[in-house]
Amino acid sequence: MINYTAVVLAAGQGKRMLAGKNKQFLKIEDQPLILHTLSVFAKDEWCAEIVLVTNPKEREQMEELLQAFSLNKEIQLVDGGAERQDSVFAGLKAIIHTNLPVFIHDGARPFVKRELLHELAERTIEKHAALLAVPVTDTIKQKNDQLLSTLDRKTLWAAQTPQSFTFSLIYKAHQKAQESGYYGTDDASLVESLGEEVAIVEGSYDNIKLTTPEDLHKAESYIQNQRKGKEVENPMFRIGQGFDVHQLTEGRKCIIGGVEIPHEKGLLGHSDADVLLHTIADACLGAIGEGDIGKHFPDTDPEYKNADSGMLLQHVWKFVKAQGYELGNVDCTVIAQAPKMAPFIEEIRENIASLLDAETKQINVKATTTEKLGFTGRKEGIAAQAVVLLQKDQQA
Ligand SMILES: Nc1ccn([C@@H]2O[C@H](COP(=O)(O)OP(=O)(O)OP(=O)(O)O)[C@@H](O)[C@H]2O)c(=O)n1
Ligand SMILES: C[C@](O)(CO)[C@H](O)COP(=O)(O)O
Repeated sequence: MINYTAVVLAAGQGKRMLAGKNKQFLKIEDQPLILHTLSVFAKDEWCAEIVLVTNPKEREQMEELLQAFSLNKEIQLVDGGAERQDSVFAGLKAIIHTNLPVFIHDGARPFVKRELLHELAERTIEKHAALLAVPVTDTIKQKNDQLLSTLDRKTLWAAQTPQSFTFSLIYKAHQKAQESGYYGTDDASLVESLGEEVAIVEGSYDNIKLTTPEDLHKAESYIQNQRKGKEVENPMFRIGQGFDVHQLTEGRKCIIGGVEIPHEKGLLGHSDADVLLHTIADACLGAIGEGDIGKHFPDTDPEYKNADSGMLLQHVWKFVKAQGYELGNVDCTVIAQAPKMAPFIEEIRENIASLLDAETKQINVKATTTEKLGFTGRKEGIAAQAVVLLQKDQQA
């Protein structure tokens, strides 16, 4: 992990956005633009310090915003200047951790990806100065008076932010620029003018700077698509089903749902052969797309010989919880001609609830015979089936 400081710029006027106010306060989907940008850094554990440069006239408004949408990192507010470059210099002067690389980032670029931030940090350690940039895709014309010329696109890159530097280098570059009265349109250009090399980290075309009203539509559809992608990867609800059969044989215990049931025969299997808990474990694994218990606890592994299936289910449940889910409900059916299940149903429900850190009302257990038909009807074996509904853990 490489720690860095982020200087986030929000002190502009956003004139080209034509919104009649600083674009940083415009709401994009659920929150103002500047919060989308700040939360990228607040969520990145590599980011050790955030300096937010604001327009002094909007400082109070910004403070209120930060309070209303509390981010999980402290943010130091600093008054910006008339030009972007003045704002950057003000931000640099406020940095506490001057030993860390400094990322200078436009508050108006909310979609920078964490992987790229990390690549940039690594390049800064190697090269002292680096920026995100993308190859230019249009043909670029240069117009001098009436004369038009075409630049060689192969050599052209569109600069983005963050631009990242060792503190001493970027501080020196800004100090020199201020002394000479030079204004560049980005920070890398100030370092270039010192004759220093700046490395390019190829960025993403998604890392747009919201500049004109059209960019707002692009931003909204980007966020909507991102949300849809997340829902597919990590949906709110997941459902799984399980089915299992074990043979009834003499000389074995009959354990169903973790309860030992008095019966002349018991269930045969590598583990304790608890047909119902196996079914529920399979349904849980099915819900999170993780195969079945055979995959996780092979019946060839001596570790699971006569294993307590309650323990196996708890293992599976830990795995489910680690993926950020909690139990919606379980509905299951034991299919057995004998033993008679009714006297044990409540105890089984409670046991399953305790194995799944759930309440008894979330568990339903039914039993049926098959009217003497088939292998269950002939009492050769017992089957069980279950459905499990998982829901995203709101605390995770
Ligand atoms: N004096 C300034 C000017 C700009 N910025 C910030 O620098 C970033 C990039 O600038 P730009 O997109 O040009 O923003 P504005 O200057 O606000 O826009 P405009 O030029 O349309 O007025 C923005 O996050 C902006 O808030 C700043 O902190 N201080
Ligand atoms: C720094 C920058 O975002 C790199 O593309 C860009 O130069 C800022 O320019 P602006 O005129 O302040 O938008």
